[in-house]
Amino acid sequence: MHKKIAVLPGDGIGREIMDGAIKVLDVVARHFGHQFDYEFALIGGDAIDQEGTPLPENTIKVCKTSDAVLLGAVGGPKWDQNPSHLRPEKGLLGLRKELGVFANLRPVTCFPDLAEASTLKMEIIKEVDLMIVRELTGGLYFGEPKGRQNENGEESAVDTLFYTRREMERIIRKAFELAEVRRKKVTSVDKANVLETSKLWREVAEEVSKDFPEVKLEHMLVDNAAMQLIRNPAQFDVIVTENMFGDILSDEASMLTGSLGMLASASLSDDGPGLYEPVHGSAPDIAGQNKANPLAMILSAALMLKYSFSMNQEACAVEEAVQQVLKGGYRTGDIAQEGTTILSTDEMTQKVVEYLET
Ligand SMILES: NC(=O)C1=CN([C@@H]2O[C@H](COP(=O)(O)OP(=O)(O)OC[C@H]3O[C@@H](n4cnc5c(N)ncnc54)[C@H](O)[C@@H]3O)[C@@H](O)[C@H]2O)C=CC1
Ligand SMILES: CC(C)CC(=O)C(=O)O
Ligand SMILES: [Mg+2]
Repeated sequence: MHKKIAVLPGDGIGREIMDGAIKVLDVVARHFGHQFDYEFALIGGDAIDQEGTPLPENTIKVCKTSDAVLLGAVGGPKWDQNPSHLRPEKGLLGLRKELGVFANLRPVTCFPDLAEASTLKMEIIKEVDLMIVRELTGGLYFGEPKGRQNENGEESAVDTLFYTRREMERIIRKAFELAEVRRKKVTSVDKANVLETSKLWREVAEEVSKDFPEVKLEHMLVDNAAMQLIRNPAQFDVIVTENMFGDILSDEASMLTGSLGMLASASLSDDGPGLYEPVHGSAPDIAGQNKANPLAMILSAALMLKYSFSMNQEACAVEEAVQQVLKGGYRTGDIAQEGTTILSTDEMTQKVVEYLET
């Protein structure tokens, strides 16, 4: 197959880990007889510096004319004091909206060889296999009004949590479709004891569930969900939730796998190209040091193979190579354990490539 992939490395460790994903995809292409053409484009702080905007028109065009989009990460202290329209994160939110990728899938699976690096006991995490389905193009990050005011010397700020029934329905339906071919359980996470949006969310979840009689639906308040993820993560199959709750819960859930540097994601629309990015950010504290864990980015590329190109065998080969590297005792600093070999970002990529080639 011949595929065009838009590549947006972004800022900080985004550039370092993207290099790893491309090297791995090149091996996949060679081995399985595909051709992947990459078109690079600017986003985030890099785009602000070069083009004066976090999401240049050309980047949108490159993404929309590609079969899939790979993104590293955006942001960093250099741009933290910028006005909100010139923040790198604005570019990422804008791209998600432009592509209509409302469904953000964040699989959380236990890597047995990393169990010790997890914050929890092996008995608790070995059964972990859950999927966080996060609404990605609505909610608090997008709602209007949004902004700062100063009326008669009284400063204030506002963000708006707004969802239409249609936006809720399509993401909840996606969660049920996924659960149907998994362990048939959806946990809808909200704050229905306080928020109007959550009350409507619950109603919609109940309605959608009628179309999936084999899937069990449970509702859970988000504060309890944050606790249950640590207490007993194996109880979850598919978690569906709104944008900000999903953002926070997925960073928490990453520690079940051992590190934020292990968690991949796929963002899907109804038709256009999917967007694939690690769950983590640009990690300014380790950027430029060749220390970042490239596995979340590499596993995001595997999700691209699976969801956008239907290359299941190829995706499995990448996931298997990652498993083998971990089994071989190779680690980046974030997942280091006693007796393991600590590798740089580039060396870790090279190990995955070696296992893929054997
Ligand atoms: N999707 C994106 O582009 C995202 C961007 N951000 C942006 O990134 C910048 C930094 O945000 P933070 O809150 O520090 O979150 P972060 O996710 O960048 O880093 C949090 C912690 O995890 C570590 N970490 C993250 N990825 C890692 C990896 N692959 N290997 C090893 N360690 C890793 C970092 O070193 C840091 O200690 C901010 O500007 C933020 O807005 C944050 C989250 C997502
Ligand atoms: C710009 C942020 C919303 C990015 C983020 O933290 C995420 O998508 O996980
Ligand atoms: Mg996040």
